[in-house]
Parts: sequence; C-alpha cells; structure tokens
Amino acid sequence: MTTLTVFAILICAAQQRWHWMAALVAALVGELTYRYFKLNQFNGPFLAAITEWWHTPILMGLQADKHYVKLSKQYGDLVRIGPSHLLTSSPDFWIHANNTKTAYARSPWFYRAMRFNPGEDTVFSQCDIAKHDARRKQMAPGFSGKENLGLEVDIDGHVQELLQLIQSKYMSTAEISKPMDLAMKVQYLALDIISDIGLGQSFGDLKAEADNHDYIASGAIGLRITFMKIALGLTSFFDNYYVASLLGPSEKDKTGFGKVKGVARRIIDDRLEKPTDGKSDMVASFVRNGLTASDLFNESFNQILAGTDTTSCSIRVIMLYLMTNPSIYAKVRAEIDTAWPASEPGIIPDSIARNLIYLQAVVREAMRMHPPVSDLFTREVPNGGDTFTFPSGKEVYFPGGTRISYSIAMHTDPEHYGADAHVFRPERWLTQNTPREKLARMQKINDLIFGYGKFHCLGQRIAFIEINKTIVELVRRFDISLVDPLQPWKSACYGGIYVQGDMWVQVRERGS
Ligand code: HEM
Repeated sequence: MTTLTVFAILICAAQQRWHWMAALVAALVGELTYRYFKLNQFNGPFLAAITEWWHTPILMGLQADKHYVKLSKQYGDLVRIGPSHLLTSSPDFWIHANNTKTAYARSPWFYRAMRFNPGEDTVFSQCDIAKHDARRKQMAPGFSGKENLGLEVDIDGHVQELLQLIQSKYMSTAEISKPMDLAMKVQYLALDIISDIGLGQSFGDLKAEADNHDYIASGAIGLRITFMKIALGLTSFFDNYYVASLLGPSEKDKTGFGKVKGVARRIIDDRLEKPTDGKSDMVASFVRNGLTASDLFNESFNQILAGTDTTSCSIRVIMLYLMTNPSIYAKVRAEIDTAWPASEPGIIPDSIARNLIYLQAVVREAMRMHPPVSDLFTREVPNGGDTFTFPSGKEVYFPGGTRISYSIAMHTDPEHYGADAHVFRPERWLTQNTPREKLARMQKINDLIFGYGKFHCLGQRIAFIEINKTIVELVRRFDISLVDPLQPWKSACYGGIYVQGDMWVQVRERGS
C-alpha cells in the first residue's frame, strides 16, 4: 500500500497536481506514524519500524544468517525487523511459540513461498494448525524405525559408495595429491540417501559422480527465487496457478528445478503402480496412512528439499571443525577405534555411533557453532495477542498477528554457553565439565536447531544416523586435511539454507 502511495505521489508531482500530492503525503505520513507506534516498545533499526523493505536486501543477499545474528547481538532477545515483525533469540520464548499447546501458527508470509506447486501444501508449508497436525500424524510413522525397517541398511549402502569413490579415485600420498571437493561428494551422498528413502529410488549421484538430475545446479537458483519471493512480497503472485504455469518450473523442462520435479514425479508414479503392501519404507508407510498420489509427490519431493542441504551442511561443518582441530580429530578417532575397531570392515551401526559420547559432543558443538539452517521460520501471534514472561521476570505483550522469527544467535549466546561461546570446545557437552542442570538447559537450547514441539523436524533421527555414520567412517579410515586452510570452502546463505562448494581436501591413508 505504501509503495503504491509513494508511486502516486511521484505521479502527482510529475503532473504538478499539488493538492492531490499534499493529501497523499499526509496519508503516507499518517500510515507510517501508525506503523511506527504499533510495536514501538521493541527496539530495532529505525527503518524497520516503518517498512518491510528494510530487510529485503538482507533476505536477497547471501549472508542473511550473519545480518540477523548481528541484529540480535545488538538489540537483544527481541528485535523489531518490520512494522509488525520481531526477531527472537530467546530460546524460552521460541519454545513457548512452538509448544504443541499454543496457538501460534506458521506465517504465510514465510511458508507460502515454500510451496512448489501453487495452492498445494506440504507438512512444511501448511499454515493451518489443524491441517498441519493431521498431516504430521499421517507422516510421522514413515520416519520411525517401526515402519521404515530398511532405513539403516539403505544409508549404509550409500556411505559405502562414498568410501569406495574416495578409495578408488581420491587417495593422495606423500608423492602425489588428488584433491577432492568434499562439499560436493557429501551433497551427492545426502541426495542419494534422501531420494532412496523418500522416493524409493536413489538418484545415483555417487556412482555416476555427477549431479544426475540437476538438483544441485538448480537448487541454488530455486532457493534464490524462493527468498526473493518473500523479500519482495511476491509470494501470492507466484502462487497463482496461471502465473506459476507461465513462469514457474515445469515438470516437462529439460533442465533445472522443473526437471528434478519431473524425475521425482516419474519415480513416485512408477512406485505407485507396484503394490506397497508388505513393504516397510517411507513411501509405503505414507500410502498406508492415507496420503493420496498428489500428497505423496509433494511430501516426497519436500523430503528431498528438507533433508539434503541440511544434512550435507552438517557433515561439512563437522568435518571442517575436525580438520582444523587436530587434537579433537585424534580424540574422536580414539573413541571410535575402541567401539568400532579397524578390523570391522562394515559401516558402524547406529546403536553404537549414537552412544559415542565424545563424538556426540563434537556433533552438537559443530552444529551449535554453525547451525545447518538459519531460516527465519516465522510464526504469527494468535488473534487476541499473547503475554509471555521471560526468565528475567519481564512480562511482554505481543499483539495478535505480529510475526515472530527465529534467530540462531541463541546458539552462540554467552548467557547460555559461557564466555567462550564463540569457541569450538566439544568438552563443554561432557557431564564431568558442566553441572547437570546447566547441561540440560544447553541441550534443550541446542535441540532447537531441529525446531520444537508441533513443528519439530520429522527427519532428525534420519539426519543423525546419516551424519554419525559418515563422520565415523571418514574419521576412522582416513587422514583428511584442507588443501587451503585460508579458504576452506565457498559458502553462501540463501535466506537460511547454505549452499557450499569448493571444499577441497586431501585424503590420505590413515597414518601414511
Ligand atoms: C541436520 C539436518 C536437519 C536439520 C538441522 C533440520 C531442521 C529442521 C527444522 C528447524 C525444522 C522445523 C521448521 C519449522 O519450525 O518450521 C524442520 C522440519 C522438518 N524437517 Fe528437518 N532438518 C534436518 C534434516 C531433515 C531430514 C533428513 C528430513 C527428511 C528425511 C527432514 C524433514 C523435515 C520435515 C518433513 C519437517 C517438517 C515438520 C513439520 O512441519 O511438522 N529434515 N527441520
């Protein structure tokens, strides 16, 4: 509305219609004043109080994560980032807003842009609380061990493929180096795993050592468009069926995002022609729990988006911290050697990996230092408003309809993690180093990396199986080091999802 008013003022000025112009300027000043005072009890940059456009360049840039963290550090637990929009780095308030009992809903402002077919929602983009809960109930069994019996074996197979690829092509020696882009290989791994378990057929990227269906090539463009839609307020426009048909990716496309959608559709359609009775994987579970063919396509495709960049970023971050901390690399390897010795040729079982205390401390710590997703995950305060009492005792009233977004600044806040919150120190997660009560609070905050309550990540268990196995098998078999420690990788943050590449490493035989 304001943009239109500004536009109209400019036209009146050009046509020298001064009376009209004065009226429009008065209306604009009235509107901006109203906006400014709406949430003026919250601090933030001045421009953010009067216009949404203020954070448009941040969302469209490639360092949104750093900008929002900076704001949280500057203004505290609650920052005003729009006329009706706050950013919170308070774990207690975020837990409250995501609790299964509260009526905070996902904000269409953010989540509508996560649809990849106009008008069709997935469990992730659904903003209606009742519909979201119902879909989540239908899907949860597919993520559990009970209805997805082949999960671990499937993951093992793909981790083996990664190891074979490294051993056959990328072993450096003292005489010759064969640099490998770890970022890309890990992305192939994550894509193969998620396509296998989510669609029932792997993309086969590791075997081909190629981005077989253009997912990686088109992913960065897709992410940029998604966050551009949010940043420019164009989500509804692009969610229109006719606009999407004309401008959006088509499943008939020969390249890009449309091609990936087309491949996923074909795999799902083929799969649905075969009986799912007696099968125990994710697709079979979704069918048994009532998902229609179109729901199934949307949800399965959503798994690929939700589970690829997130897990591959986690593996890269953990490896980066290990490679740059040799004593921690050695310590975690010693723990693995005891539990899963070199004489074991296979992939470590999840039951052993998840009980390696130091490994788990390393994983938590690396994901704390660099959470694999830093999305805003915006919520809306229920109609009628809400009052929350912060741990400091301060009571805060939030008017109904206010947008509230999540800030990853909470994960490096000295208030929760101490004065060395900015330092990679896995030992902080060990019971002998941190009092039990403090540790429990730290863990609760750290768990928010996977969301909370009614929106908690459905794939967390799968992600950890994949992450643990990959880290263990890389660390116990190889000596891996960065080719250029001064430039470990190229990393860009698209809204809140990381696109990383050029993570060149040298892999050598252990102890060689
Ligand atoms: C390290 C890896 C991962 C991280 C950090 C992560 C993080 C998250 C977060 C923060 C949310 C909540 C979003 C919100 O509040 O709106 C979420 C939701 C979700 N995640 Fe993950 N995720 C990861 C891996 C995965 C994987 C591997 C899958 C699939 C196999 C997956 C599937 C989902 C789904 C389906 C939802 C939506 C849940 C709902 O709306 O009820 N995620 N994830």
